[in-house]
Amino acid sequence: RSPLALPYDDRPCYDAATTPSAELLGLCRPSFLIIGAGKAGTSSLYSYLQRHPKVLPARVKQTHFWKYDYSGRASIPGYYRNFPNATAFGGKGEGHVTGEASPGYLPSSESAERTGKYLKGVKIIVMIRDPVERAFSSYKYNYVNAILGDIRARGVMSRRRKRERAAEVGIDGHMEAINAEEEEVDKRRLVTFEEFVDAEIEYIRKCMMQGGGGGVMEICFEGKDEEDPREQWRSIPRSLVDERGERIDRIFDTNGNYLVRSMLGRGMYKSQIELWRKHHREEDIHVVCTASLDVQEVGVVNVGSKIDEIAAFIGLNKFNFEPAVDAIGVLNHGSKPGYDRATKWDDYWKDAVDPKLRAKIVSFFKEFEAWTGWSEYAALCGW
Ligand SMILES: Nc1ncnc2c1ncn2[C@@H]1O[C@H](COP(=O)(O)OS(=O)(=O)O)[C@@H](OP(=O)(O)O)[C@H]1O
Repeated sequence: RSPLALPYDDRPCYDAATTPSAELLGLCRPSFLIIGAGKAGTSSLYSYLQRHPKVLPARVKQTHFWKYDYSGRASIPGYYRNFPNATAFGGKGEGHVTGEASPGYLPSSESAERTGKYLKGVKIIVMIRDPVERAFSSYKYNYVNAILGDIRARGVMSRRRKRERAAEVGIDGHMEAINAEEEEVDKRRLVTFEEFVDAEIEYIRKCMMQGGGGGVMEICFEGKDEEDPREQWRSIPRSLVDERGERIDRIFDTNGNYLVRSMLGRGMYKSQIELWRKHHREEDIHVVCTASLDVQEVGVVNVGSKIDEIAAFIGLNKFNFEPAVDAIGVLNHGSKPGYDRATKWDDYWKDAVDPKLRAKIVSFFKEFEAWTGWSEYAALCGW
């Protein structure tokens, strides 16, 4: 294990000799970016890396600056203020780095281009997870959980009913009881994973035939957040009729509609990674299989050495990550909202997707090999 050279010749902070402009003086650049994929364990990896003594934490895990907030050179100092400044770095001595993890970067060619220009030599970490598992995780997180959250916020139960329930079960159990009752919301209102999958397969097929520049995400989804997805979801019934003849309206809208629309698209990794290859050197891009960080699959020793390998790619010296992995567990598991919600390995479980549905998705991925890289990545990661 010999670490690669640190980015920016080990001078991430702008000093009098290196700063291109006065307003950047004393600000520091991230040395690594975890660019996605979303729902592939980016929060956990970010958190494990923080335990290395030479990694300085950013203000937030994800800024999404290069995708959403960049508006020319003048906006950049504000971005660097998310990271520790030269005083913080200087006090720590040489060889330190900071970084961030924004899963929205991976599908975005603008992010690839801008970071290639302003953060030349930054180390890019791409996590790829079995795209079926990734899509299902996204379904739970970006759709089911978001819907239940919306429903709770709107208050499916009346205040009076909540008070009655609280009186029945007592103060300790009352929040849990209320939550359980609200989750009893007629499940038929929710669009199933399979319905979304079928609709998306049809949509991507059509979309790819039209062609265009950029990766699959840009051709089919990016920048179309505002577009009415009804066309994509045409095959999904908007409402059902229940046994009493009453109409049940299905729920489609969530805060992150765009994420719900592209559950499979975001797992078509190859065309997205290609975007980054255009603007960054091959040796600055490191692809990590999510499964290689899964203690239950490969054991804590292997996970620890995998993270150390990633640390070496960033340019960091050797470190034993095993205690960190043990202690932190799995972040953001099972659609828990928040990037810092940890689940201990003992309580970690994975939902299995129905094998027939899985086979359908896999055969679609194989059909679009050039975009998905299915066989290459399946071999690499053991899917
Ligand atoms: N170490 C490790 N090994 C394997 N899998 C892991 C690990 N850490 C997190 N996870 C699973 O990754 C899912 C969360 O991914 P992210 O943190 O990238 O989500 S997010 O995009 O930032 O919202 C989430 O998946 P689901 O539980 O299937 O929803 C996590 O359980």
